[in-house]
Amino acid sequence: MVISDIPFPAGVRTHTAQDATQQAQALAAAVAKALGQALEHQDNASLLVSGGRSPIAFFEALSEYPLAWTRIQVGLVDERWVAPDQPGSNEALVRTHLLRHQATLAQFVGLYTPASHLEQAADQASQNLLALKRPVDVVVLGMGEDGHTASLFPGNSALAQALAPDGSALCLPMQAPVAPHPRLTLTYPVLSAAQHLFLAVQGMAKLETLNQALQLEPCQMPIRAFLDQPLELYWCP
Ligand SMILES: O=C1O[C@H](COP(=O)(O)O)[C@@H](O)[C@H](O)[C@H]1O
Repeated sequence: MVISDIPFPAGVRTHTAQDATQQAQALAAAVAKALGQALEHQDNASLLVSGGRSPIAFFEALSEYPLAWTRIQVGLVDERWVAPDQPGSNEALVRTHLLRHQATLAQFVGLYTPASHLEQAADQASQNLLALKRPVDVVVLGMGEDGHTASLFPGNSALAQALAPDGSALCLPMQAPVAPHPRLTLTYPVLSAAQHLFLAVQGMAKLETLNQALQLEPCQMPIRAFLDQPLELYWCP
């Protein structure tokens, strides 16, 4: 399969890189441009990024751009409900690899709070998110091979609420099917309202996932919900 064989809807623009390093650089350039343009006509701009393993090179490339970082809010599309000093924390990933160099000056709006249960943590995260400029200027999604994006996992009982286009919740609790940690995820209405929506994926298996998602419903592969709107898709083998 090659990316040009996939019948993406017209709003999906594909950008193919040779490898992960080039992909990270191209994505960082595009995100920096979008943030810079937003700051030309706004006091502040907001950026939400994904966790996982793949975004590290992108974070490090973006952190070197000479943006007006004091006017940029950085947050997460999802989080494992673990303290930032624990393995698996997306907040720790962002603090280590993105909030450095000039980007140290950005305001971080995180999702983790030490609540007594996950639902309470999601409510508290929703409160924290009220500080975020919305609609969010730039959202960078990732995707798992099962078609999950953010922590919108297929088969989860809270998924329908999180994907509802008219839902009012900003952040909801979610359970990952296999991973040990409970999750917090931003909802479809918050993520899809972004002024600039990017999706970064790597590898043939994830290309197959995207192809498959086009034939399925969002509740089966949540990434499907984001493929009918303007989306910049960055892919590398
Ligand atoms: O669990 C997660 O996985 C996805 C994909 O991560 P990747 O390292 O395979 O790209 C990520 O987008 C999501 O934010 C994260 O929590």
